[in-house]
Amino acid sequence: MLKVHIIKAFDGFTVNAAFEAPAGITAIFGPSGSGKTSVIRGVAGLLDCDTADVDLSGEQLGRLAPSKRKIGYVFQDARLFPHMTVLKNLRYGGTHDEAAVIAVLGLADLLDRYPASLSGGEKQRVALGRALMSAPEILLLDEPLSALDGPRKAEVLPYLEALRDQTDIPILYVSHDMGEVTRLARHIVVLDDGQVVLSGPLEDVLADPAAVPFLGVQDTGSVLTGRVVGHADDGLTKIETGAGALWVPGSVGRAGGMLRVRIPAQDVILSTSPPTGMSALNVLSVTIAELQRGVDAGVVVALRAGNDRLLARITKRSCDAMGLAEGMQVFAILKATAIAPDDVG
Ligand SMILES: Nc1ncnc2c1ncn2[C@@H]1O[C@H](COP(=O)(O)OP(=O)(O)OP(=O)(O)O)[C@@H](O)[C@H]1O
Repeated sequence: MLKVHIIKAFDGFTVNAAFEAPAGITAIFGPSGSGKTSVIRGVAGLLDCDTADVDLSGEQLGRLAPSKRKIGYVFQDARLFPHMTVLKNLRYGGTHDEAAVIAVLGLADLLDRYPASLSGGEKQRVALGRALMSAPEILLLDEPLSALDGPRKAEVLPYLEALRDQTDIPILYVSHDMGEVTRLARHIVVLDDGQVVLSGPLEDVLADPAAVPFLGVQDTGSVLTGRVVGHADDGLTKIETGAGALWVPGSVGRAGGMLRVRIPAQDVILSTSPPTGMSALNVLSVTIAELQRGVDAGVVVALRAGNDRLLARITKRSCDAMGLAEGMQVFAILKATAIAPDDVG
């Protein structure tokens, strides 16, 4: 377990952030200027902090010089040495687990190449490999995909998933892309104005209506986990979740495997009776757990189906017209096409 408390007073802005991160990926999420980079620079020892408690399983790293902390750091841009081949770049950090790192990041065919001949996605994979070969005890990834376009991002994401599944160290992953966070992270720390406003397991934080003001309407949505039942010929994948069967676009996952699906709250429609004659493929029977009226025209409705939780965002007008109340049984309707490919993984 990694326990962090960073305090840094800049002129006019103070970061005061305390959180815990278990093994696996913890997303550090928040709007621009909320202090995400300052926090991870503090963890790395690259920011001269007022307080920098960095406790890794009882060992206090905050007092060590940056070079002694055994931390791997990957930035938005790969920062490779242009005059060195990929292999030399990788070995610059060390040679820890070289064969396994090359395999997990798919670097075998790139070893003799120079950075100038690599795509943006390939450069980031090399940067990740270099960080891993230094045998880090903590990995810090500062928006490693943000400089890549959509297709390059999609190319690197599976490597990050493989890396996540094959390492057992805490990985702090700075991002402001909720699709990316859902695909990769199991925990999330949400920063706002230099402070931690939410933290915990991703499913819990995202399903909490109290998170809406911090995540924003666009990023409000819950995560369902389900088993892949199969892939239909018409390009859809069926997933069995605790809340019921869900069709998502594309041929994703393998039959029998587990997938997580982010369901944006604003794409969920509620109905008090079972819908008929309708194009939407996904209809889940749910119970209203909580209604939270916002300051604007919206109401966030927290829904439960067994152990699964969903959020819907509807207008106050609809909420009143339908007479929605806590404890009511309703139907949550979702178009399969409302689920973006990045939201499934
Ligand atoms: N060296 C510095 N001197 C003064 N202020 C700074 C310094 N570094 C960061 N800040 C301020 O601290 C705040 C947080 O910056 P930080 O880069 O940590 O945010 P962020 O959440 O990572 O933002 P982004 O998503 O845009 O990268 C900003 O207001 C920034 O201007």
